[in-house]
Amino acid sequence: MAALISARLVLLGGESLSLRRLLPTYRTAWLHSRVHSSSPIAPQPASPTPLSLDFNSENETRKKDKVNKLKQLGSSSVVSKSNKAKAIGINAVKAAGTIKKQPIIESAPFAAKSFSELGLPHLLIERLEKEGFTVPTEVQSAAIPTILKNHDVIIQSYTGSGKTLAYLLPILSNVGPLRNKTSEGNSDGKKMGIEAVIVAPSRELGMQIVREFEKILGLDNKKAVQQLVGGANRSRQEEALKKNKPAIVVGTPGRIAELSAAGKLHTHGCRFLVLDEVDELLSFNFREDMHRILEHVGRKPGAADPRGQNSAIPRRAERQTIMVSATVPFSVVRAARSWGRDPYLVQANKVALLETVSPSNPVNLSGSSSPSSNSNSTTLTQATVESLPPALKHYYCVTRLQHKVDTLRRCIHALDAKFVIVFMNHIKQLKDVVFKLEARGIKAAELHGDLGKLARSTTLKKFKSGGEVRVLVTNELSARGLDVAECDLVVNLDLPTDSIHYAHRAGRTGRLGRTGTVLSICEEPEVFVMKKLQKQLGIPIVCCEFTEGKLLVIEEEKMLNTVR
Ligand SMILES: Nc1ncnc2c1ncn2[C@@H]1O[C@H](COP(=O)(O)OP(=O)(O)OP(=O)(O)O)[C@@H](O)[C@H]1O
Repeated sequence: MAALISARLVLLGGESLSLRRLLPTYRTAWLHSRVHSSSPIAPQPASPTPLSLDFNSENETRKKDKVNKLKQLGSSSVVSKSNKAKAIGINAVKAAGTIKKQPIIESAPFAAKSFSELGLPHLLIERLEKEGFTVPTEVQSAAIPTILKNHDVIIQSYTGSGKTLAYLLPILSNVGPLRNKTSEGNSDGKKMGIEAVIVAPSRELGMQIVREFEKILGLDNKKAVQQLVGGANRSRQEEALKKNKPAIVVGTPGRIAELSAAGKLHTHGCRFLVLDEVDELLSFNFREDMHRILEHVGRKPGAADPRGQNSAIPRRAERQTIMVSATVPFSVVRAARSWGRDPYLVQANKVALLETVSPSNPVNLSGSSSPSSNSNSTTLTQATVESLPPALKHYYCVTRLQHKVDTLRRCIHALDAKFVIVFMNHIKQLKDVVFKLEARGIKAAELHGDLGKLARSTTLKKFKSGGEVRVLVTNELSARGLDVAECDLVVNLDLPTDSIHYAHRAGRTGRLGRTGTVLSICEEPEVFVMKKLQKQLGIPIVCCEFTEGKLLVIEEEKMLNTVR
């Protein structure tokens, strides 16, 4: 226990960037060395103007429309989240007002009322309407026009804010059967070879992205996208590639790199490379596969390096690179600068040239010329800033190890939670918790990497459909990207190793403006970890206990307050 606590002390002791260097799964030295070698001589882009991006700056009008727009989204919980978003939007308006002082911040249509305002092709708009997508989210409003202008981007916005459609829609505008007919390519959309490669760190996330593409493409066109995830039958994937000639492939780094190395996947002519959960993909675990992907996708054989054949700098690809995550450590910013062509940082209500982002010079959201003069300024050195949905409620509860499952049971009943995701760190103990919950009459199931692919997808299906599985007990496998809209409670039965892991776990609830609760169940000596997380994430995490079927907040001076 002492060792565990001291390990956490070290892990939580610094800012996120240095923190991640300490973790074996986040060692990015290979990446840094590549980046350092190129950045000093990378061409300095000219400061863009709103006109250069062709963004219109009608933010003031749009701000008024925003309340209506949010009403269209339907639920009262969405409105409450979006009220917060509205406040942020007002800041953006102020920023736009002082844009001359600070040209790095772009004015963008942050509150588009419909997808058609964003320059998407007619066929795509029709499909979106059929699937019930009428109003873009803030990050979609900012990202779609930027990507359509051919800029490389990092898309950073909180979990569940719709980042997948933010890159999927501009890709489908240019690639495949729904694209703008003036875009490059043949009219059947299938003869151009692979035009977009989307990489995700897990099989589950890869499959989820494929389903999102299929949903928008519709039944008739769904063969335009092909999944290439690990764990699935490789020869079947190869056959499908040959037979269907998809325009888009979505997969895990290992399988994409494997097929590419075997000459079964030709991506040299590719126009888009998306790294979804980019900070995870650039971790030590994936370094070899990612190296191959970054070197090959969009690199036409024999294409000359514009900076000269003898340059020591790796050649830049012709592709457009899109990097996505709720958490963006500075290592990712450096990587994007190195690989990207004048890349932009796109957030829910701001678009800035990445050149202007540095760990020591924070991006100043207010538009003031002096970052230090503004309390709203933020910096990407804190990778978890603005990574969590504002509507989430965070609690922690102190108990003994042997009472953790009982506390979990009482929490589920107190909140009457219907879709619960419980995170643990060790698979063996995870099975034990499932057993204990079942023994207490709560339907539970385990989900982790040791299960076969069939068991994994069956469990996930049972959980998503509701009824059969109420509590999904899982590990880090499910922390990234898993989208179960109804998930109303996330529980950390073991504490996450750092604020980045906390953010991704917590983000499984409160998706797209819904309400959600996150409870961390810890032992007394771990309370300092909760305080540290609170500080790093910039959110209140309230101490609570469960008594007589209610969640009771414990005030500093041990006063008890009923909140439910
Ligand atoms: N404009 C929209 N209108 C309605 N629903 C949307 C819209 N955009 C996205 N969604 C839905 O919102 C949910 C969350 O989106 P998505 O998974 O892309 O979030 P995310 O920001 O990528 O989250 P994470 O960081 O956890 O991966 C999905 O079910 C998606 O279909």
